[in-house]
Amino acid sequence: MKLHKKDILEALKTISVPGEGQNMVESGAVTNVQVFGDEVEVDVTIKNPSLQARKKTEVAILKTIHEKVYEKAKIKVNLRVDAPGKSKVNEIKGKPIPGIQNIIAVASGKGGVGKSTITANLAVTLAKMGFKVGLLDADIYGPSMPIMFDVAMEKPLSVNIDGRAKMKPVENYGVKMLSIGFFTQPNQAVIWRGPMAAKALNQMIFDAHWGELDFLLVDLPPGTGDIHLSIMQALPVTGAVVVSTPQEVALADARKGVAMFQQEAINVPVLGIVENMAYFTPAELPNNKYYIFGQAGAKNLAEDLDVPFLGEIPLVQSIREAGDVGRPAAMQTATPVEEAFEELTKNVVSQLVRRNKDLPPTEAIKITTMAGCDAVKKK
Ligand SMILES: Nc1ncnc2c1ncn2[C@@H]1O[C@H](COP(=O)(O)OP(=O)(O)OP(=O)(O)O)[C@@H](O)[C@H]1O
Repeated sequence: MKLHKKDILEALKTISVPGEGQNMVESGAVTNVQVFGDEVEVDVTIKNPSLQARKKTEVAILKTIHEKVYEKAKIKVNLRVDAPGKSKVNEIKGKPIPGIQNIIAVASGKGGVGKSTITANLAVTLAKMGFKVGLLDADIYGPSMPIMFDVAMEKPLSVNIDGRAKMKPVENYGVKMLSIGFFTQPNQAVIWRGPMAAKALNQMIFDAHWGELDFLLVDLPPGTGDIHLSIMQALPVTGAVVVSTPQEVALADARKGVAMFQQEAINVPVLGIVENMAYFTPAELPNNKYYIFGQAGAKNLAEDLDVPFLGEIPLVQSIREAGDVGRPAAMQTATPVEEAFEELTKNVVSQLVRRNKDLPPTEAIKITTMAGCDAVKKK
């Protein structure tokens, strides 16, 4: 079947780019259409840099041509983002930190869903892949990283950098770490509120000698409160990862977490949602899966919100035990748990690479190793 360019353009006149009122032909978003027999190539440039807008635009073009022109047309969409260079006037954003390439905030709406466990395992997996990794435990209400990394008894040392005293992060398993937990007594209730907490966090960010990092992971407190805003004010967060269990109450809060990052004034790209405690597998019945908290809830939420699904981590006794003894479970070798965390980490890096390609840079990702990363290999 031979297709005609004018029919394609007529069809595309019936749809618009998300957030842009006029149809995509008249608005100038469609910059070129080429037709060869039943093959169509559409060049389109959009202003909205979000992954969601890209995906929606692409899907709308495919669907419209298939429905209105020819259902078997072979379509290629070349999508370019031409986002305004300047950030919005009222957008809250910190300054880049020299030497730190990418900052990933890990959040959850609800407490206890395993956000810190996921962060710790992401950190060690990235380090195992050869990346330079830092971890900022900003969970001021329940800092658990010092225990999870078996460094609870350590204190950050002071080092002199260019005549200024700076805090040297504590290091274990190839991950540099600072935590509010280092500055409080183990049994002391942490009643850091507003400015006090923000000040402490600022010190851990700017009065610390992180050195060169490919990734700084930030373990946020649960919820969507002041501390989140303070972090977003202080740091140019490259992207956010939201952790949830498949349970209804957790999902409702995860939805709020995603909405917080997507608010206009915050506008931090959501790299995706992780489903933790996706199912339980007892050691003696490795092929059995029990969906204790419900099945695929976080996966469905990701689809619903049009954000990437990053992967599922099972509820496994060894993950809890590994956290308690201070050696994250992903440090194991050749186990399904290690594999699950590797898969998750690769997806996070893929989404980050995509985000850095598609959106105006905070700072371009600098890959120092390619170990096991499909998205990175493709580059
Ligand atoms: N996949 C898992 N399998 C088994 N246990 C898990 C898993 N994920 C987390 N846990 C356990 O669940 C408990 C809560 O996890 P964690 O402290 O990571 O949650 P959190 O969301 O960071 O909590 P909060 O931020 O409210 O302190 C911990 O005891 C942890 O070891």
